[in-house]
Amino acid sequence: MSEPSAAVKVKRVVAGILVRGDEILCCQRSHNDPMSLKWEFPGGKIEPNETAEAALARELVEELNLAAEIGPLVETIRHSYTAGVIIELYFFRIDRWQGEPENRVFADIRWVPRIEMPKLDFLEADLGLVKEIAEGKRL
Ligand SMILES: Nc1nc2c([nH]c(=O)n2[C@H]2C[C@H](O)[C@@H](COP(=O)(O)OP(=O)(O)OP(=O)(O)O)O2)c(=O)[nH]1
Repeated sequence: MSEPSAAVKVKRVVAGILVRGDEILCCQRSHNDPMSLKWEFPGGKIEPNETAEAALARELVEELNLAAEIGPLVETIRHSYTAGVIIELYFFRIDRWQGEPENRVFADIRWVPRIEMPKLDFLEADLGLVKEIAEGKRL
């Protein structure tokens, strides 16, 4: 007997929206990553027994060498890129950190004015949120 629901895997992912005045930090996935060269917000998978906030704080150190204060949850989005795998994304706003973001893992990182964000080739799951940020409906 097949049990379809058991075949679906849920991957929980955190992402940080760093806000600097009118600009947002946008990061381009590296050449080696799946969905390479797409743009995203920094972050990654939540490890077992880790809170979303702790996962994001860890990822921001690993990816950007940034000690950041994790702000409020802005949005939760469920999306599937691959049959049988659902990504559950938690986006947090970040206004406070120490130092400057340092690119440790990305092809590129850029501070982008909100209105310019839709020009970047963002990951599919992020498109609605990016559009709303650009239109001034979010953040
Ligand atoms: N960090 C981040 N990930 C995002 C965003 N939007 C979005 O769909 N994702 C997806 C892309 C990936 O499928 C997943 C993040 O996982 P990841 O980058 O740590 O790992 P991965 O999938 O590249 O690698 P892996 O599972 O093969 O180990 O979430 C976003 O804005 N930021």
